[in-house]
Amino acid sequence: MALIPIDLRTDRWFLLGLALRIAAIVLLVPEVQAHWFTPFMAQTLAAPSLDPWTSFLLQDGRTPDFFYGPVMYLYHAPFLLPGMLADRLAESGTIFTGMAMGVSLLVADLALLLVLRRMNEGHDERVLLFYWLSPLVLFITYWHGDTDLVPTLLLALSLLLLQRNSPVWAGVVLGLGIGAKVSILAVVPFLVIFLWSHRRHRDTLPGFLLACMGVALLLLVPPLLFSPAVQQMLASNPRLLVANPGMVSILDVDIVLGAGQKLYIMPVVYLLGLYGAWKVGRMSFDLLYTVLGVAYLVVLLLTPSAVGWYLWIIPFLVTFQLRAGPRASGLVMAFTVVLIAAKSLITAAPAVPLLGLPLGWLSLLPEDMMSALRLNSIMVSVLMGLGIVLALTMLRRGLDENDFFGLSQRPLAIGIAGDSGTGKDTLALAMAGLFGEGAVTGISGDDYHLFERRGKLWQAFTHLDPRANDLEAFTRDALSLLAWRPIMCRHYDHATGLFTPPRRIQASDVAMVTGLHALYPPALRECLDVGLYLDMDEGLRRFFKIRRDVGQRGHSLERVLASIERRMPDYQAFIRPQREHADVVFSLMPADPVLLEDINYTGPMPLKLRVRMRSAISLDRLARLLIALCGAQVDVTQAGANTMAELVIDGSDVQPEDIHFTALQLVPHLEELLARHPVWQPGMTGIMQLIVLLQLAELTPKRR
Ligand SMILES: Nc1ncnc2c1ncn2[C@@H]1O[C@H](COP(=O)(O)OP(=O)(O)OP(=O)(O)O)[C@@H](O)[C@H]1O
Ligand SMILES: O=C(CO)[C@H](O)[C@H](O)COP(=O)(O)O
Repeated sequence: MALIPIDLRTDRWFLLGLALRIAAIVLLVPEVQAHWFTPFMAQTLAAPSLDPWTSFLLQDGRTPDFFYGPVMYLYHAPFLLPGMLADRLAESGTIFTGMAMGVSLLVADLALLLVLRRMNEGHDERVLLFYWLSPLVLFITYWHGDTDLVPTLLLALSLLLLQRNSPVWAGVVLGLGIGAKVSILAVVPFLVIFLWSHRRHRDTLPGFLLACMGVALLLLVPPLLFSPAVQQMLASNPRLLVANPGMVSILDVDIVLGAGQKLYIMPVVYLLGLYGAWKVGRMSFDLLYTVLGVAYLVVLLLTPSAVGWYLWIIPFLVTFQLRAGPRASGLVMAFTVVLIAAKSLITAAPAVPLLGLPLGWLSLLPEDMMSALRLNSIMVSVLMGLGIVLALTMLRRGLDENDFFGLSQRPLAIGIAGDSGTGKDTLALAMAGLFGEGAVTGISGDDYHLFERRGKLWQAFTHLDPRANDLEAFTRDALSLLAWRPIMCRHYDHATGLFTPPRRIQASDVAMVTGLHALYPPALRECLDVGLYLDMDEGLRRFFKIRRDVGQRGHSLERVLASIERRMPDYQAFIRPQREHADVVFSLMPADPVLLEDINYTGPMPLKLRVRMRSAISLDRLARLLIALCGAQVDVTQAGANTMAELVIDGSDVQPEDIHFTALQLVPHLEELLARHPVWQPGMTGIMQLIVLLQLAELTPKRR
């Protein structure tokens, strides 16, 4: 019980599922285990060897039919050994060994439940209903006796690790999964496509793939090269690599082409599935799960009678039901009922030794051969129909909800306008820290000034005058980046006051357009997903600007002060009016204005933030969470007929991890936006990061 979380130990649904499992383990002896699994394991464990397959062949004289990898053997062995010992002591045949096998599966079952809870956080109760009480899991594992829970667990754990930014461990675990059952290999090309098409994950691909294939080869090559029995097993029936107990193979479905040639359907369908995944391009984890679920479902529908394989789709069916609502659950339930009925017709019922019932005691097929065939065909047809509907529903939903921000069509565009020294670059850098450096391309209005510092025309214009900037090129370049086209752009070097030679800049997931005039050209602001205007308290702006321009850019105090005064009319004429075009206006204010009086003050500057928002759907929730989770003080003013909604936020000691946690509660589909290791800023900058993400989530889907 120590492994089971406290909330589960008292949950009635969990206890019900556990009771059903324990009863099944005690009462039932499934055919798959009694005939294939347990005898092989028990016989080879009794005389341990590095090559149990050959040891079985030598002892029994039969080619072994344990066509799983060594991981499956090593996983079950520690459970079976005490069972075998108990049987020997009690002289009870294989009763306890069989039960030990059940316990071994129960542990994998519990582990899979915990993994699914982690994969679907916030849905604990429904994960219990959809997984732990799933009749399909109970039927396949405890009635039919299949052991596919072990590779399914490793597959789900690998996906969870991938989701949690541990690609190398995800690879190792998937390698173990392949080492348990080779057919898990089928997901690898899908995962490669997923990681490659998602720029955010692309750099994890080599680590993941190397780890996965390294572990898989390490586990599978020795038996293939050095085990005579494995070689004999495969030589007599190479299809075993893709078969399961009962010798069902994915090559069983074919079309006869004539002249002795056959077209195997499954490889064709599989390649089409890979092509489809490639065409979808950037996938969210949600869509990845849908694609994997549908791919496996199609394999199952086109393969007769592989009962255990249906376990592979369970994790994906659980996520589907969690996301898609009651109708989806109804569809999954109908599919489950028909599947169990169809498989019960053609597979032997488990023995119930305590009641004296032998294997196959329950036969649902009519005695008459023709009627039996007809009934079976009807069930298979209904199952196929329901399966197709289920696959199509999963795909439609997955594709509809994929790529919430439309990133596969166009990069996200964030515009940041505001006067000099209001914090445009600071905010742009903070946002790049969230998206990840490689995911962001920034263009800065400063690079589009028409003249270098010593240019004579600066006597006629200030930098704030649109005529002193090439706003056409600024707009053109922004639009190019939004069409995924690279640009050639020079850079204005603030240290020298000179332009650098033009450099090639590649488009990326997020285009960050910052500058004095980022919301000035209509064509530019119309293509933005979110437009921000920074409107700092004037005393604070002067303080920051003087500190930066004198301290970092090497200007004299007199020059900076003179420039601030000279620019005022142009600020009023060209910069401030852009506020009207912004979705969000941020105004940083000093929390302690006295600090501004000392121009030489270099210590921390506690800040307050006023935020005005055009779209304020989550205004109250945002305020509540900032108070509750970040410990900030927040005043809210709802939007009026002609005024924007407003928040005033105070709290300089707001911590980055609290803001991150708040973002997880507030911003839908956050994982599609953030870097694998996003950097949140403390204090008001962190709150600005959060609000920009929230606005993106509210505005982007509407604007696309
Ligand atoms: N959110 C913030 N928190 C703390 N300090 C800030 C913040 N924003 C700006 N500052 C201060 O103001 C200074 C100016 O900021 P920044 O360089 O980002 O402004 P800018 O709008 O990009 O200016 P310019 O248009 O002149 O390049 C920074 O050096 C920093 O000291
Ligand atoms: O205001 C600016 C940006 O917002 C200008 O880019 C800046 O002032 C350039 O001039 P200089 O290098 O002479 O300071």
